[in-house]
Amino acid sequence: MPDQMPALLIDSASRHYAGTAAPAVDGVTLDVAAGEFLALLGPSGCGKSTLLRMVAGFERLDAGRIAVGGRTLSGPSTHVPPEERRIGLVFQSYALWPHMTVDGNVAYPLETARVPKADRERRVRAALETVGLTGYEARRPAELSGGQRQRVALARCLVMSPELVLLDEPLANLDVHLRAAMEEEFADFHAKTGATMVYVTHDQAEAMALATRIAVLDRGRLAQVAPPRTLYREPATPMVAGFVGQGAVVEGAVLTAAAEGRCRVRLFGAEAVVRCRSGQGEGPALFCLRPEDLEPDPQGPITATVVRAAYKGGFVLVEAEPAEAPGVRLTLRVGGDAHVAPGEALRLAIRDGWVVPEGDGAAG
Ligand SMILES: Nc1ncnc2c1ncn2[C@@H]1O[C@H](COP(=O)(O)OP(=O)(O)OP(=O)(O)O)[C@@H](O)[C@H]1O
Repeated sequence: MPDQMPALLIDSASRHYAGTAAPAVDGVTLDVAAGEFLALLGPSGCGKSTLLRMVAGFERLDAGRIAVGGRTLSGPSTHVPPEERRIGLVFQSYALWPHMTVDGNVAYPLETARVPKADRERRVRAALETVGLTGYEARRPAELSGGQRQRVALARCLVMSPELVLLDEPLANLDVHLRAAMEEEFADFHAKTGATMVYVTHDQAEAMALATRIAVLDRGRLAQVAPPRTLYREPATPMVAGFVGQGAVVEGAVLTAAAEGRCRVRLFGAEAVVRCRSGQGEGPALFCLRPEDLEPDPQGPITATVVRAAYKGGFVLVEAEPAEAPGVRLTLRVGGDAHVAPGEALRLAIRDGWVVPEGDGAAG
């Protein structure tokens, strides 16, 4: 991160709900640069919403500190109320006023802030233009589609020129096609406004498509924060390897230690060369094998049995069980013209892979 002040700083933040066995958020440290689009990703219950609510000010911290633009908003002796945080919020339920027009909904926060009428009208116009809703000013929420309602919610957030925009699963209530269209709109919205955004989702494809960096939470702790490509290619923990992207996390052994980011390994009785961190030692290890790391090869050293084969248009996605490791499921793609059926034998070669580092450090 450059030495410029982060737009959002979360420092060792924790929150343990009374009567629960473990903290919902456990010592999370994270900074978000100005203009960055950070996705908070993780399975249900990992603490994403709690962390977002802590940043918004709806939830107090048990320990740690949160600062926006260098100003501490939550800390041991500080708690700035949500309405004084200059943070924009967009939730999956749009929370629009049903009796008000689009215009009225977008103008509402400006009225509450006593912004003069002329300024108000100008800002509402600009916000509606940004989200592509010019011409819809007089409609009520009931007369809009789900995607249009979500855009009104975006405009209402944008109109206040927030320093930071928090989005909590904003596409969760929309159907698949609308989600894809709205994904583009969010990317567009981000590019046009340059706002710093933190976007909560449990959908890794959405996080990959939108974010400049993704922070993965695992049971309240930060497992890894990294750009999408790094997260996919170099997962820092077995949980991240399994949660992000397709593929398998399998046991094997490192035979020769790292040289230039690669090491020789043994997997399913065969030797291969895979990527690893510098300093990777020899011995038993876990490996992340993505579909593109495996190749069907008649001369390949690994024998496997096809367990499932699904035609995906252009390729067949195959799940295969290595003879050396019953119960393990490898995923690979074979050409769309190939005939593959469950029960068939397959020979494989390992072209690449990643040694999943030991420990649960939150390295990037
Ligand atoms: N008000 C509360 N009181 C007690 N426990 C809570 C409360 N809110 C959340 N929790 C618990 O804290 C943990 C984290 O919840 P949180 O809603 O932050 O997760 P999440 O990652 O956003 O999940 P989801 O994707 O399902 O929304 C869960 O175990 C949840 O049951």
